[in-house]
Amino acid sequence: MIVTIDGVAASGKSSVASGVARALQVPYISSGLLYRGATLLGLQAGLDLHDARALLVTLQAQPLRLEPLAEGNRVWHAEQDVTEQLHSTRMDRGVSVVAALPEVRAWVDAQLRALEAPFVAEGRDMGTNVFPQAPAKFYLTASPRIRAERRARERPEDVPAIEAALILRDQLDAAQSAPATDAVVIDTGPLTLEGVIEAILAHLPARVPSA
Ligand SMILES: Nc1ncnc2c1ncn2[C@@H]1O[C@H](COP(=O)(O)OP(=O)(O)O)[C@@H](O)[C@H]1O
Ligand SMILES: Nc1ccn([C@@H]2O[C@H](COP(=O)(O)OP(=O)(O)O)[C@@H](O)[C@H]2O)c(=O)n1
Repeated sequence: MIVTIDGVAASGKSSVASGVARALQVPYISSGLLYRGATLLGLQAGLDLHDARALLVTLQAQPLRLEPLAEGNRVWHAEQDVTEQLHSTRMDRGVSVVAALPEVRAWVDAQLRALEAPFVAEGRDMGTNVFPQAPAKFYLTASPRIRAERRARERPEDVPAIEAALILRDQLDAAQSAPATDAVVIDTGPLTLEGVIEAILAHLPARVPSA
């Protein structure tokens, strides 16, 4: 079984997916980390992030590997764990450029579809494009201000600056960020993190089928 949790930046996808996966005792997959990893490789190689061919050559030369651990996904580039380098405002600025490239999306989708179910997959288009057959789909929303206040706890920038950056990224990501028509949409604004996790678990069977 695959559970998909999509949503806009800082809506709570990773934290909620982690909690749901822990309750179901299955791994969770943060698809955004593969886009972030591709962006890091492009930046480190000094590439123009719009240059899909050069990015693919770099990705294929030394593939990125996503390691879905219960306590959080790790991203490896060859033998180096690059996860800690993937969450920054600079990375946020570049990743939407990379994620707009169809060739990079196809590369990420192939990595994701090679994973063995059951798992929880979070991102923007898990329930629409990558795993449309998933039997349980959720889409998280919250106002830009609420999302900025949450993210401000993790970043040095102030709330207004983070809010503006989130609104811009929402626009840049719009093409791949629509909820699936069969997704349960949850406004996480009024809910605690635990409340969102419980709301999702209430829609799921107590035990997840292995296939
Ligand atoms: N419903 C919620 N209420 C309060 N804080 C939340 C909620 N959901 C997530 N958070 C917090 O908001 C921040 C962003 O959540 P995260 O899971 O990283 O979002 P995303 O993966 O969508 O970017 C984290 O610090 C997380 O703990
Ligand atoms: N399935 C996905 C996941 C991420 N992305 C892109 O990757 C970026 C980073 O995704 P993320 O989930 O790590 O970002 P946050 O929502 O956690 O801020 C997003 O802003 C999108 O540009 C995507 O296009 N499709």
